[in-house]
Amino acid sequence: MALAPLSQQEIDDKLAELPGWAFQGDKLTRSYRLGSHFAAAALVVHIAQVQDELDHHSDLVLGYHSVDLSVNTHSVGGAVTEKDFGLAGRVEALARTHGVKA
Ligand SMILES: C[C@H](O)[C@H](O)[C@H]1CNC2=NC(N)=NC(=O)C2=N1
Repeated sequence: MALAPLSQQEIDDKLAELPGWAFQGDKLTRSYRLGSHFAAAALVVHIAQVQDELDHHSDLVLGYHSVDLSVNTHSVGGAVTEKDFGLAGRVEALARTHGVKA
């Protein structure tokens, strides 16, 4: 099935299952706090690996002890799709393995 933009209701329903994630502007967003700058950088590298595997790539901003992520789907004009939520679920599971709490 072709990728389609999700409705606001669909986005809200999916966000209810993803604590910490938000819909801001036209993107799904999440901010992570880590125990050190190096730990944050390690999470960025691990996220990049998953994003290449999925062939879907968020913007990633590495800060001091922090990682800020935002994603939408370029191929449907920058709307949020199932692909963005698929990525969000994978990243969230990954963040747990880096010691991030829900
Ligand atoms: C050719 C390649 O599959 C596409 O350019 C992919 C790569 N990563 C992507 N990432 C995001 N966020 N949106 C896309 O539409 C997208 N498209």
